[in-house]
Amino acid sequence: MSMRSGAVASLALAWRAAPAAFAGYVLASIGSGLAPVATAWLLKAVLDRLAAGQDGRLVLLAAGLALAGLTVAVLTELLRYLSAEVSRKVTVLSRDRLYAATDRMTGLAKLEDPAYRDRLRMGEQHSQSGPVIILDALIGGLQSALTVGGFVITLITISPWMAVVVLAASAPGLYAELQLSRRRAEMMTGLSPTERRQFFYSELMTGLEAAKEIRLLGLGRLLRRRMLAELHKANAAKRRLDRRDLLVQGLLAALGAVIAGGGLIWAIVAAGSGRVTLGDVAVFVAAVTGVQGALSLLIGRLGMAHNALLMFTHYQVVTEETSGLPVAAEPAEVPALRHGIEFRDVWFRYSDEHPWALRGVDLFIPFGQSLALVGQNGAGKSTLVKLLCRFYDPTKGAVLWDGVDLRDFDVSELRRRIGAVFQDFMCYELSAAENIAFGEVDGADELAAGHRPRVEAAAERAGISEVLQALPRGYETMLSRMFFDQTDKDDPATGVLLSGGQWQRVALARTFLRDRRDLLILDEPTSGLDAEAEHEIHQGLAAHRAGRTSVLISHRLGAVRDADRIAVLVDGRIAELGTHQTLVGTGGTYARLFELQAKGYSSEAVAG
Ligand SMILES: Nc1ncnc2c1ncn2[C@@H]1O[C@H](COP(=O)(O)OP(=O)(O)OP(=O)(O)O)[C@@H](O)[C@H]1O
Repeated sequence: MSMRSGAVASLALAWRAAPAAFAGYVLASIGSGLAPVATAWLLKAVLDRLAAGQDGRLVLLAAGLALAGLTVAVLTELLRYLSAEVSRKVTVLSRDRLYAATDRMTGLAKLEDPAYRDRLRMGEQHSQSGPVIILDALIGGLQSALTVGGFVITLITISPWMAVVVLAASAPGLYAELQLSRRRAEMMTGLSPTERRQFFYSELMTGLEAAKEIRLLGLGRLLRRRMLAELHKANAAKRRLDRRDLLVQGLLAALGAVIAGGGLIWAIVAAGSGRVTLGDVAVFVAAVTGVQGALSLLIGRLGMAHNALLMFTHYQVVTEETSGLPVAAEPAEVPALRHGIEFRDVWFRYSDEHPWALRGVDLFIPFGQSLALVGQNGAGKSTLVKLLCRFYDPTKGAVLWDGVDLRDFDVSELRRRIGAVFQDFMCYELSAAENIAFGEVDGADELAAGHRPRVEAAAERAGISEVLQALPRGYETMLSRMFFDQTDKDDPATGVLLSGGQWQRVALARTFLRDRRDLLILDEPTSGLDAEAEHEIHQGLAAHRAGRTSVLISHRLGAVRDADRIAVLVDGRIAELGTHQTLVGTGGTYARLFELQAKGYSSEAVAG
């Protein structure tokens, strides 16, 4: 994207966000750009009349001067307000676009790509202030250009070569600033991974998630050292550039001052010998100061804008990014599942650099049946389930829903037909009711806000209802330790933390709210539960699954024995497939693992 199209896009964004304030801002800028020139001309007219001893229209001119002063004062305030107003509205629109774009990102591969993550972070930073910086620079640029233009014309009437010299002296500054700001933007892009690591270490040190390990392992000092090393690296790069900036800008400022001083001497000498009038000297002084002031403002703003425009490219790329998954030109309607889901020679790897996670999986999950997936860590179980939800597309082969390739559907329609508990389920720092009601997005607000027999029924089924009811504010209790404002801080009822297993039950309850879905996916839904609770939940799940299509992943083979069929994954391939009875009978991997676990339990029983 070129600079020009970035500038146009920024202006279009501002116009879209706040047309009235934007128009007012442009008009006020034009007024305040011309006001200094008008003041200088009025001053010249007053001084020349005074020097010539004419007093005709003096009062009128003086009133004009006073009015110009008043206009400048009012416009300055108005500009400040309008700029802030445009800025607020632009921020809303640009952030809305950015988060709408991340929401559109239906696949996960792009979101996991570090280069994209950096771009997203820069786009996010930019969306907070970037568009406004660009806008201020462009409109401020217009204002400065009017001031400079007005004064240049003024200078030409007095002495054309003076106008040329003043302008020529400003050109290197403009060029140098543009060069520097390009370097600045390149540096920021280059520093992005450094800043990402800094952020990572800071989050680790202040967050709750790693608090236990950091303390037990004594990692605090190590992490602090690493964070500071990243910070020093970033600072060194910034310092190098700032020094360069200081040198270049310092020299240019000195050059400007020399030119202004020379001009002043010339004007005073010329006035002394009667070649120019007193009014001319006044205009000349105002012009030199005005041009230099406006140009240095323009240069500074252009520098910032150039930088912001380069960052804007990241914002634009992120907001224009497609879904990350190919979209069907005419998506087929997703039918209620009637026949079954088929993996047809599915090969998958997370990227070209990664090894194959699935290697030619052929598998049919018949409608109404439960399939259990078992296998060692890293065998590909979760990957298979992620392909079912179409978080990724197969690298080779296809996943078919009643014979239709998943890629032919609209992905959100497909997902509407699926309920799932993932291995890394979410704990939302919201109320208990909201945590469950999020399972049904269409009615989440109503479900959370009172009409909640369904929320409670889901909690009941997940065996967490009693715990939630007993919380200080029942289902309204925040499941968090974060406080939303100072007044809540001392209220012990504000937030509570649940245990790992309790959180897992809340996640299950959320999925139960989606229980009318065609396909239920349970990726280790009970790994955090105690043995008794696990047994109870699995019985409930088995009843719940009955007659429904489901995929269950579990390392506890006792939990999967009732599944209609069990598939054993080894290194991304289906190594065994059958009922518990047949697999135990064949004496393969499943039989061996089952025996191992059964032995464990029986020896525990003996020991107990
Ligand atoms: N997002 C990812 N990016 C790159 N590689 C991944 C990603 N997720 C998983 N993998 C790799 O894919 C392979 C299969 O992982 P998967 O999570 O499917 O295994 P699993 O059978 O569910 O294991 P576990 O029992 O540990 O949950 C592993 O080698 C893993 O390292």
